[in-house]
Amino acid sequence: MPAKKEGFNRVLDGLKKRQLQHDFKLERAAETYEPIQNIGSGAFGIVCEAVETSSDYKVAIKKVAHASATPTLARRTLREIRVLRYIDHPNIVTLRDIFRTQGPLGIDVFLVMDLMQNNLHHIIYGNEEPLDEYYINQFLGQLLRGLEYLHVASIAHRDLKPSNLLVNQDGTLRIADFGMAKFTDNSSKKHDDEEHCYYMTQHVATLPYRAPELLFVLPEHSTAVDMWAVGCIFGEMVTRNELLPGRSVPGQIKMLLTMLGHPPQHVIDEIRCDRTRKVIQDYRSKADAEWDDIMYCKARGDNQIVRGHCDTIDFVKQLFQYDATKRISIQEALKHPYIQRVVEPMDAQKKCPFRVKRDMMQVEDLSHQDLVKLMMQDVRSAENTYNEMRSGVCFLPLTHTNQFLFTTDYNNWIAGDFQRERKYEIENAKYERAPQTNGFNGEQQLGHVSGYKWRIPSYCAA
Ligand SMILES: Nc1ncnc2c1ncn2[C@@H]1O[C@H](COP(=O)(O)OP(=O)(O)OP(=O)(O)O)[C@@H](O)[C@H]1O
Repeated sequence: MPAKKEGFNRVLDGLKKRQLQHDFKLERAAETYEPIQNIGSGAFGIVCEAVETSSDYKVAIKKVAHASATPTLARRTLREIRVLRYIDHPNIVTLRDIFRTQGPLGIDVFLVMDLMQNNLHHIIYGNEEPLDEYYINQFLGQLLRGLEYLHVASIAHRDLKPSNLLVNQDGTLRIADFGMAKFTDNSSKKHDDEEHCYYMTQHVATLPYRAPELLFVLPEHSTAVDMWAVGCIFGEMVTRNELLPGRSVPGQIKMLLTMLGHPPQHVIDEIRCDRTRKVIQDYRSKADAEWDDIMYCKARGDNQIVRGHCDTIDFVKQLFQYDATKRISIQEALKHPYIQRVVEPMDAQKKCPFRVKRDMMQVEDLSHQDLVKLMMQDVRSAENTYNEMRSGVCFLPLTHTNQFLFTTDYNNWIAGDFQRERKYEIENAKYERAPQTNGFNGEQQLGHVSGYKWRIPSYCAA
């Protein structure tokens, strides 16, 4: 490499390091985590790769800067904490820890997650060739599985897009970024207006995935908004292009009308915004979407996924229903002949814990002050959890036989949940009295223990 270029790269590396140190001043948590490099940023957070120094375990830390400064930021942060803290699902990102620091404009909140290697946006566009059909179906199946878990609990993600779908080298897909997630049975006018403003102005990046009910300002938003986004993401995986690439709200509306035709009259009648209604009524567009053409990918040649496959076209059509009540639901999608044909059958999955639903219900309708109070409480409770684990205040019975205990040196005990592979949930457990187990041996599993009391983070306690 020429010396000049080398020198320039060194300067750039130095700058990046300084930026990282500036963005991720972790204060007390610097004892636990060491930031390595910046890996992503969005409208609300910056994310770095870090290492948990005690275990060398790689994590991702998302910083929401001055999370308490505005109601939108506080609500987003609270939602993300509340959706993720009790959820344990193979297709939803795992939250490991939460902490906060005092920033110049209020508190900065840090969410520590399992590190994922990539996101679907990079996977789609990182290669000249379009994604193999096998992977498209694998990703689609996992996305639907994660959504089923959320939608059954009436939680809508509302910001699905390829960059929010994280992917590991082994092909595991996990849904991330729950700042827009909402319990959908509990819509509030006040809050909808605030959010509408946000949707219409700031969050232009998500326009291509935005369902008509958000775009046209229809009164009801339900989990159906995510199904529309599933259609957009599926189409993007197939065609290697955004299916509905609008760059402004009016542009996006016209894009829908051009590609998909006019919405039915009863949908137009429900539009709250006069200007939007007029734009739609005055716009001349073709009658019906030509799905064969929309889902066509030149690079695939004759090997088209959609062309001529009646069940695929039917699946896509059902995802792109203007009327949210007619759009295919997650349960119907999982039973659809296309999905049955291409996605391996899966066992029934366990339900999202009720407390997630309850916690999410609480988030809506709160004033800025209350949002900040709850957010502080939630962050603090997680911080306390870790302090409790260290100081030994919180005791809960360990009763399930799938939980186990092992030690590295007979002083440092670790308990975990074998079935769910979540060791950290009940990390650093200390026993109250010696357990009657099958004997133990260094780092090996001790066998089943039950009926003993272990220190478990209060937010994971059953
Ligand atoms: N656990 C993780 N592992 C690896 N990368 C991650 C992880 N979480 C987030 N990222 C990366 O960081 C980026 C920004 O994260 P995220 O989407 O949560 O931020 P945001 O500000 O809420 O974004 P948005 O603008 O979409 O609302 C993501 O697109 C993703 O690529």
